[in-house]
Amino acid sequence: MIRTEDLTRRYNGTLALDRLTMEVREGELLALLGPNGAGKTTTLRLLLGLISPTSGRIWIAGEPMTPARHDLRRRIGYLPETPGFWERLSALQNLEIYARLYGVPDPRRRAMALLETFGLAERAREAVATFSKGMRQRLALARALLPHPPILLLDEPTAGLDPEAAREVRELLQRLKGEGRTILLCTHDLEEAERLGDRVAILRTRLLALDTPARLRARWSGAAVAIEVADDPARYLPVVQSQPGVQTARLQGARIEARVTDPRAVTPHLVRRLVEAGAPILRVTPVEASLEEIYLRIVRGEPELPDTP
Ligand SMILES: Nc1ncnc2c1ncn2[C@@H]1O[C@H](COP(=O)(O)OP(=O)(O)OP(=O)(O)O)[C@@H](O)[C@H]1O
Repeated sequence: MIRTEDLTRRYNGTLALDRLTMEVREGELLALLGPNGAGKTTTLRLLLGLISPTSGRIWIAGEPMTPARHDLRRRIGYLPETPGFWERLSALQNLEIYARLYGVPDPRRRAMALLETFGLAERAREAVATFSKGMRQRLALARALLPHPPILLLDEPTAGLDPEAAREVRELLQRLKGEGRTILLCTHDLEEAERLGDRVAILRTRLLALDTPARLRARWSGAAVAIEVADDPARYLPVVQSQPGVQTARLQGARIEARVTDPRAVTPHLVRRLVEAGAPILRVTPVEASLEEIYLRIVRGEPELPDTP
């Protein structure tokens, strides 16, 4: 649905985006992660045709995108990082004006329907200036949806919201995803990326990784098991370390954490060896690296594991 090839953008001397080649598939939610200044907003603005690439190409729904393609632009709903409104006008008036700009039929009805969907109907006639940040964000999402766009580009929709407001916005995103829209979601919230994203892209001027969270885990962290004993775990560390199939083992608080090549094959042997060594085992549990750990490894340029399945 969205495709880029060698997309590059410079601002004067600064390289903001370097040869980005990626695809967001139809109906997919792709979470775009990256440190500040990584080029995420630049990517969204290029996809929208708000700025031109220095080089490279973009296709939207199979058609080449350029700043002149207003017809393609209308198929994309955009939530900017800091959405602006006419502050003294009501939420309904704001949406109505945009609905008219977008040529949406029956603008008032469409605006009101969206305000209802987004839980803003009761405040529809109040000035946007009186809205909380969470309400503004919901209003901005409603605005992005006015022309029924099949594609959504969302720039940090939950940034700066309190946990409850952020959760409401996430639930809305989940709903939009359920409706089969294609969504590119920029976020700094790794849990949100993992919960909502079918795939995750990590950008730092260049695209460092793009895959499902599960595959990123397999590629950058491998499998690990944690062993808890009712004794000093340090006594059993050498046993774990000498077990074939254990790549590394270390003490993590009261547990031993071992990276293993294949947990199904290695864990039963490891447990037997520990029992033979007299270890009073309390628990053996699989350990999953958090997406945060994986993200940090990728952004710091650590290599993939050699034995990628
Ligand atoms: N209009 C501009 N003029 C000059 N440089 C710019 C402009 N817009 C962005 N840049 C630069 O391009 C690079 C990428 O910026 P961009 O805003 O795309 O990053 P980002 O990933 O969205 O960051 P953040 O997470 O902080 O929002 C940065 O070095 C930024 O300073």
